[in-house]
This record gives sequence, C-alpha cells and structure tokens, in this order.
Amino acid sequence: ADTADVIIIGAGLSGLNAAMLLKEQGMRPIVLEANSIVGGRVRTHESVDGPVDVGASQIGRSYARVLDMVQKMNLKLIPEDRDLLPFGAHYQGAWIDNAKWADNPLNKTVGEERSIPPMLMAQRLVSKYNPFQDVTDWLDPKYASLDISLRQLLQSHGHSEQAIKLASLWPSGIDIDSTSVLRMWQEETRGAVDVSFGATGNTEEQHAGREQPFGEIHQRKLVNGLTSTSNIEGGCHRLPAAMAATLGDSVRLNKRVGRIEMSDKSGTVHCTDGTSYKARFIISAIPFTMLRQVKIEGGNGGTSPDAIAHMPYANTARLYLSVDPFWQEDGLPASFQTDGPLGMFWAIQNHQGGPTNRAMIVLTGPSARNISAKGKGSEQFLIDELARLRPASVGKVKIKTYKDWALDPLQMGCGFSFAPGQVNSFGRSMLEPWKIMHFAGEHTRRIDFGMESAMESGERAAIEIMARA
Ligand SMILES: Cc1cc2nc3c(=O)[nH]c(=O)nc-3n(C[C@H](O)[C@H](O)[C@H](O)COP(=O)(O)OP(=O)(O)OC[C@H]3O[C@@H](n4cnc5c(N)ncnc54)[C@H](O)[C@@H]3O)c2cc1C
Repeated sequence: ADTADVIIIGAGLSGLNAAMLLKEQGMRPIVLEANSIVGGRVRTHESVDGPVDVGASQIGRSYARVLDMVQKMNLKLIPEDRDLLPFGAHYQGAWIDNAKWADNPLNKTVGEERSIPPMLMAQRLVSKYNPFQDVTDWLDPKYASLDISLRQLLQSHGHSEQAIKLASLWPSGIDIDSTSVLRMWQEETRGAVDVSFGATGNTEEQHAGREQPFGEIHQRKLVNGLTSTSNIEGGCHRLPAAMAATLGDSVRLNKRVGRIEMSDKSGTVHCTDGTSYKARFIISAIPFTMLRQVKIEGGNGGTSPDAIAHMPYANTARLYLSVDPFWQEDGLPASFQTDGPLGMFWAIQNHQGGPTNRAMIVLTGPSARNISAKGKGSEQFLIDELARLRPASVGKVKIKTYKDWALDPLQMGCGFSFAPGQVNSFGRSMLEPWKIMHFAGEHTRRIDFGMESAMESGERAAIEIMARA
C-alpha cells in the first residue's frame, strides 16, 4: 500500500481544505477522489453560452474562509448577476397575483395566514417560529423538544389545513415531514448573518418595491470591496481546481474508495480499482450517501454509524436556459412557482442588455423527487410543461445544461438534512472520530453554511488530527 500521514477521501472543498492545512503543518496527505475531476458539488458545465455553475456559485460577504482562499488562489470575484424578475404562482390551475392573494377565492387559509403568498407559506412560517439567536443554537439541548417536523410544528400552533398543504408544496428541506425544523432554523439563522453583512449596502436598490421570495435581488454596491454576493470569474470550479493544483500529485483522481480497515493506530483505504493506501489517520470528506456504500471494518464508532446510515439528503434538479422574454408577450408573471411538476421558473433580469434572458427551472422538495424518478427525458418533459403553462414560450427557449444531483452517482443528493429526532439522536455527537477516522464535509458543519461550511469542516478535521499527531 502507498503510505501517507493522512488519507483524505473526497476532493470537494472540505477534503481539499483539510489537505492544504495538513500539508502546511508539515504532514503528508493523500486525497482520493472517485471522479475524474475535483470539486464535488462545486461544478461548472461548459455550455454554448459559456460556463454555467450547476452547483455552488454564490459567495456571501461573510464567507471568511472561501474569500481568503479565493484571494490566495488569485481568482477574481465578480458581482452576482442573478436578480430574479417578479414572481407569481400557478396554483390549482389558475394564475395567482401574490399581491391580491388575500382576497382570492382559492385562499382558504385563516387569519394572518391569508396575506402570505402561497409559495412563501413554508418559508414565512419557518421564520415566524425560529427561536434561535445564534448560529449554534440548533445544537443547544434546550431546543431538544423542537426536533420535530414542520407539519408537527404548524399543527402545534393551530395552523389551518390549507396553510399546511401550501407549506408542503414548497417546503424548505426535503418535505414537511422528513426534515427537522432545527435543521431549517440552522440554515435560516446562518443565512441571516450573511444578509446582515449585506444590509450595510444600498437598501433602496435591494428592495425597489419587489417581492423577493428567495432574496435574489443582489446589491452591486461595494462594501469593503465586495458586493453582497459574488461569483468567481470563469466559474466556481476554478476554486477547487486551484486548491488541488497546490497539492500536486497528492490528489489522486479516479480513486473510488470501497473499503476502509481501521485499528486504533492506523487505517488502510482500499479503492475499487484494487489499489490501497495506508495512513495513521483518515478523513472522510464524502457525503454520507456515499460513505454508507463504503464497507468500514474496525469496531464500534459511537453515533457515527447511525448518522452514516440514516442521515437523509435533499435534492435539487435545475434546467438552465436562455430565453427570449416570452412574458412580455403573454403578460403573465416572468418568474413563477407551480403546484405542478415544473417546480419553479426563475426568469433572470438581463443586466447585460443582450437579446435573451437567462432562466432556470428549479425543482426542490417533492418536485425534485418526482423528476429524479422520471430520469431520462426530464429536460424535454420540463420544456413541454413550460409550454403547457406558457404557450408563449414555444420556440423561445434554449437549453444550456441540466443537472439532477440525486442522479449523480457520486453524490446522490444536493445537501444533507436531519430527519425529525436525528439532531437529538446523533446530530450533536456524530463528529466524534471513529478510531482514527475523522469526519469532514458540509454535513458535519457546526456554524457555517454552503461552501463556507465545507471549508469549516475541513479545517476542524485537520485541527483534530494535528492535535492527535
Ligand atoms: C445545486 C447546488 C447549488 C449550491 N449553491 C451554493 C451556493 O451558491 N453557495 C454556497 O456556498 N454553496 C452552495 N452549494 C453547497 C456547496 O456546493 C456544498 O456545501 C459544498 O460544495 C460541499 O463540499 P464538500 O466537500 O462537503 O462535499 P462534495 O463537494 O460533495 O465533495 C465530496 C467529494 O467526494 C467524492 N466522492 C464521493 N464518494 C467517493 C468515494 N467513495 N471515494 C472517493 N471519493 C468520493 C465526490 O466525487 C466529491 O468530489 C450548492 C450545492 C448544490 C448541490
């Protein structure tokens, strides 16, 4: 077996950050990556219209580690250019004007619920009951009794049947039964930190009288040299590619790990191509959807085996388009959400002034699950569904690229979740090393979110190992 001080499994941002930090401390890491490219969920597809980030792309002002790494790698940040045009909804076969929803006969919600646009029901009610003050509150045992589903939370507050139904159509997380509200509040609380950094900018431009359900109106005004959200020029994949380049031949591609053997003193990692690597420590930096397919030999591992086996993953599938602005013809809302199989249509403001707009069909929650089950033919199915709802779109839409993360054989989902009860059963303790194996990856975050959480987790795992070495 090839030997190293630390074998890191997975060359996403978490594994690469851990490897760079360990190398900086004089240790010899080897990173084993199953794919033929690094970066994992930071992926850029080349399309006829240039690079398209199909995974992570948005870098917030509060992403300290990511911003630092972008600078070290000499990459250029550019202002995010993805303001969404105003939203409506297609619900029960009718077009809904969010501003008039309170008086719509289809609205059977009660009291305060009546004025919440249908598509925002889940988001607003999750927010309404969020008790967290701090980004680590989700781990505080004083909230243990709230490790419940959104349905249970809404029922306990006496919400109407239709409000619960609307929340189930467009949930945050997997669906309103499968995700703990502690996990939803974790994400929301960390998101608010980023927004608070942005709020020092040009709020007049930010609001401009528009309903922004996904917060996608971005400030281009610079605060401390940064717009509220940035992208990497040329595509986000340049970041992991540059990080991997600093590690040279320590990064081994096309090395899918299939088996890990451990003792208290060392571990051997076996790849499916028959090669083996031996080290004093191992870091697993792959999603638990993938680690549960790896055979782990070497005794008991506290709550981590439970987490590896049972942590659920959410999905998103996205169809990236360039469109002639057909909404100018049919007069219907440019962006919209549906209770049908299309999920959401995001029409993106054309700041460049060219003849076409960018747009995305975005599927999350139940609509993402259904499209993954369909598999082949999904792209045409979505275009046909768009044509059914918006006949004016026929002939005005060009596909750039498509990505369904649940169907990616090295991911099987877009992001981790906790089912109701799982923060209590393993969420707090699952990071304890399993003998000589430590855990990194966005699913092991404590504080941050998105790419920053992957960086956070790689840093933590590297520090844990340096403390033991
Ligand atoms: C659609 C989408 C949009 C997103 N948008 C944003 C955004 O705008 N901003 C933001 O901050 N974050 C965003 N994120 C989240 C961000 O991409 C992730 O948090 C982060 O990239 C996760 O990094 P990671 O290292 O934890 O895991 P990964 O990136 O998943 O890396 C794991 C690596 O392990 C490899 N692997 C898997 N199995 C094995 C095996 N058996 N052996 C060896 N290698 C293996 C995989 O190929 C992969 O390269 C988005 C994610 C998605 C999916």
